Amino acid sequence: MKGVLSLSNGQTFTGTWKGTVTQDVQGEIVFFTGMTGYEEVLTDPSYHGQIVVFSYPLIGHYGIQTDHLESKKIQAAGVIVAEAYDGYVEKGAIPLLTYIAEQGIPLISGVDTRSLIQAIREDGTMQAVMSLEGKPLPAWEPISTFLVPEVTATTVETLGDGPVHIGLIDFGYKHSILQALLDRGCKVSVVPYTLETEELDSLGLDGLLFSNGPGDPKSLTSYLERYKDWTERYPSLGICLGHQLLALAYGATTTKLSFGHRGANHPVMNTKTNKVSMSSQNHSYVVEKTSLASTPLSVLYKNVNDSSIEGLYHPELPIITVQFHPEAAPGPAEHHEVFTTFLFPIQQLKKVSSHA
Ligand SMILES: NC(=O)CC[C@H](N)C(=O)O
Repeated sequence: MKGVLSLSNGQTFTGTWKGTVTQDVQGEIVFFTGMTGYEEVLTDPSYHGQIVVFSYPLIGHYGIQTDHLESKKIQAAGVIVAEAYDGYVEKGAIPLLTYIAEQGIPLISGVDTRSLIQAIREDGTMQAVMSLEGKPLPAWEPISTFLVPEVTATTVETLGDGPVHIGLIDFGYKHSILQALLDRGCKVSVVPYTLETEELDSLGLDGLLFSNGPGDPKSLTSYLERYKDWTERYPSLGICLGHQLLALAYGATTTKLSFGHRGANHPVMNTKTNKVSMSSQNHSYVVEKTSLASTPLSVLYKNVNDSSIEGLYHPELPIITVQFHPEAAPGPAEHHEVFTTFLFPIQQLKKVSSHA
């Protein structure tokens, strides 16, 4: 079966339709530039509802290992690749095409992903529809940017039994962020983002990690006052959407990049040490530099390619935030310092040694 990808700028791309579903899929189209990491990308809740294009030409060559997944299912709405590998994968791995078929997610392979990505770079992230060839194009529906309710936990769940108890505020957290805390000897309570302050305070937490998540940070404006109050009383780390939310809570503004940063080799500079390191990224929105003047926050990391803000700190309170992904899944593990910086004051206070 032939599949067609139609962009809202009028361009179309054809390929072979794979998967068991035949109905159209509509979503925002984004591209990921890492050479590996498709298992993590497809299951990362921050990609919820998006059509993901992989720039690396062959996808699926090591199958899907269930211990590489960032959530329980594929979160992307659809997948576009130049070539989907359909051969042998090692024992225990699920072939990519079996996995997408099982989950009811369509994939179009054989697409000229180089010109597709050029189109996205020129016209920016836009809406797209994946459909079977010959089907009339559905009407363009406005895409919701308030997606967190579709991926968050609804009850508090506690894991691990370490001496430091962290609340993972769940906007659609990646499993590897939870794992990074467990690996450092933390007990972790995954907390719905809607939790009332009294309930949060009753958990006996030592610190908070505001997670990654899908959609526009401004869709959560009604919670910002609550989150600011929490960060004034608990040492806090914000990752990606969590970073954007804490910046907004302290009075900064956010804006949307033309086509976002999604890949595993985005260089960022620590403004305190001038050290440049490679980071894993997946975001469309950024904190506006000029808006920081009216906040108490200072820049901790900046992007070496486009100078956008990659991290913030509060000079008086133990609050740090990063736009990139220190859990690095997928990506280079060069930012463990972020977890160390967050946990160190808490561990000192509790007189426990660092496991990092
Ligand atoms: N990975 C994330 O948390 C993404 C944050 C936000 N949805 C963005 O696209 O900018």
